[in-house]
Amino acid sequence: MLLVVAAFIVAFVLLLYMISPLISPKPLKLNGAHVVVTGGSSGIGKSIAVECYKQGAFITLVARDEAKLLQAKKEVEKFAINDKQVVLCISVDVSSDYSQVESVIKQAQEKLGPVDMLVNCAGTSISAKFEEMEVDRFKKLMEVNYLGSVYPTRAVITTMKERRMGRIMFVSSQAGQIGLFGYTAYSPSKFALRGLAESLQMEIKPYNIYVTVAYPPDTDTPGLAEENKTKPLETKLISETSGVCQPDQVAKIIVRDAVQGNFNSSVGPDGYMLSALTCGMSPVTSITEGLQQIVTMGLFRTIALFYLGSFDSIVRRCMIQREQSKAADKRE
Ligand SMILES: NC(=O)C1=CN([C@@H]2O[C@H](COP(=O)(O)OP(=O)(O)OC[C@H]3O[C@@H](n4cnc5c(N)ncnc54)[C@H](OP(=O)(O)O)[C@@H]3O)[C@@H](O)[C@H]2O)C=CC1
Ligand SMILES: CCCCCCCCCCCCCCCC(=O)[C@@H](N)CO
Repeated sequence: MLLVVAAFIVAFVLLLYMISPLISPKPLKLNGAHVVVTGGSSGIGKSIAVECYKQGAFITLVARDEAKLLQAKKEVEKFAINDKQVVLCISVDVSSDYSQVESVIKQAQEKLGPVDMLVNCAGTSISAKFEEMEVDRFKKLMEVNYLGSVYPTRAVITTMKERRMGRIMFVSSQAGQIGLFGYTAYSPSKFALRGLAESLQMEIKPYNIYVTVAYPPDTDTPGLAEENKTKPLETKLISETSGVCQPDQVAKIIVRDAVQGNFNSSVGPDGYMLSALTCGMSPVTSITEGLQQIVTMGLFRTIALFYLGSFDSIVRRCMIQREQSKAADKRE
């Protein structure tokens, strides 16, 4: 009986691998492709632009500050692999209103051709205790991190569907997979990208357009430096669990997964476990990934419970320390 079951499982897995070409998308060739990177003037976005430029892409950098854009253009251009490549810079606030973003994408397509890959990387983070967060920050982060990804995507989707090809990348965060102390404004804006990505992927898969959601951990960028100035100690201590990555390391992983059409893009062992654990009803782009999720779910949930226990003890310890220092201040 056991032999029969084992034979059945082997046959099933072999069948899966036989049909896997039907599931795995054909990799996108970046050489000569037009890649738009919102948030491409700094940090992860700039590193993604460099990585695509190294592979022969034409780049449009989108951000607000024109001086930063020009500086980034100079840095990206150093990595040209042929004399045809171009870096275009266009300044716009991606969260402003759809018509401005639509006109920017139209300009970019008139100059460099239809967009083959859109990287929604523009974003910002603010961390503070819920009751200490300025109320307008909740709306602001939703506008920049969520709507600031909806608008560029809306502006490219029609052409991608006409061409029956394209890649759309959303840069989320590990804080878009787990809600953390201090991120009551940031995490929801990143979790929202997951719902958008899953819904959109179901709509556009028949058009050979693939969506990728990237979940980086803390990454050593000007954005992280700015965020760390006001980050609560609890958020710092919990985020340190996944360590701090370099933007070019994160960018390499993100570009590889986007080119391959992988729905999920994670960094490091914690990121791998977190993504397998939180895969939910997300699409599978490889048999191996699907099998790994099936096999590891129970184990990773067990490990996650220990992580959650350690996060709770960090929060309790910080609260006790705060109360003790308040009491000491009162005694003085
Ligand atoms: N650094 C980290 O630890 C992590 C970051 N992330 C995410 O990665 C993305 C990039 O972060 P990071 O590289 O650290 O950030 P940086 O602050 O270094 O870069 C942010 C980029 O986005 C642009 N930008 C910000 N707001 C807008 C806007 N309203 N309209 C257009 N462009 C905008 C900035 O240019 P300008 O200000 O001129 O507009 C800049 O080019 C963000 O979405 C962030 O949430 C995810 C996980 C970890
Ligand atoms: C099996 C279960 C494994 C669980 C591992 C959990 C690890 C949690 C670490 C969370 C790190 C959050 C980083 C946010 C980065 C970010 O987006 C901001 N820096 C924005 O600038």
